[in-house]
Amino acid sequence: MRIGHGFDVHAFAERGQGADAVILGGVSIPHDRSLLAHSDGDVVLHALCDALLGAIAAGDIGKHFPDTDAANAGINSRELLRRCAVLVGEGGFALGNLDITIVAQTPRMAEHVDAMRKNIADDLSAPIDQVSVKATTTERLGYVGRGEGISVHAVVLLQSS
Ligand SMILES: Nc1ccn([C@@H]2O[C@H](COP(=O)(O)O)[C@@H](O)[C@H]2O)c(=O)n1
Ligand SMILES: C[C@@]1(CO)OP(=O)(O)OP(=O)(O)OC[C@H]1O
Repeated sequence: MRIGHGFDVHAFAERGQGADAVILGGVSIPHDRSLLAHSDGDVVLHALCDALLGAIAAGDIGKHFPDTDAANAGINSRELLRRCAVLVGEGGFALGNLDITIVAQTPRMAEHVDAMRKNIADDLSAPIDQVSVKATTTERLGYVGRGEGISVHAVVLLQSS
């Protein structure tokens, strides 16, 4: 059995710059600001990738998918997640369960978490009841509370396949 933890933060672009949505867990959520990133900015999937890579002691997302590589520019982070899933499988492991906490003052996530869970379960070829996604604000405290960005925590448990 292996445990992994991931944490990632992305800052919001200025209003009027970039797209009018954030992409989280592979779901496009309308918002007045998008997230700044080299990829599609899916901070949920980035934290999850880091947790999966951490669980197999394979480094982190920047090691596997550098932001200096033009091939990763604007990349759909679900593709990165699927590549991490391959590495987990090659390491002899399968998902036990995972739990993600999105820390965001806005936008509201509750209506979107089941769609995120389905995307993640599909990409990991796992049952959806092994995939948990939840959200919290910081009660307007700190950089998240000021609406400067979104942070995400992810933990995974892997079992031998
Ligand atoms: N971006 C967010 C943040 C929170 N939620 C939901 O609201 C509940 C209450 O949040 P608190 O920060 O006041 O604890 C939380 O449990 C989530 O269900 C959300 O949907 N989107
Ligand atoms: C995903 C990558 C690669 O496109 O870029 P970003 O979207 O900037 O995201 P980050 O969380 O900084 O992690 C790793 C990067 O290498």
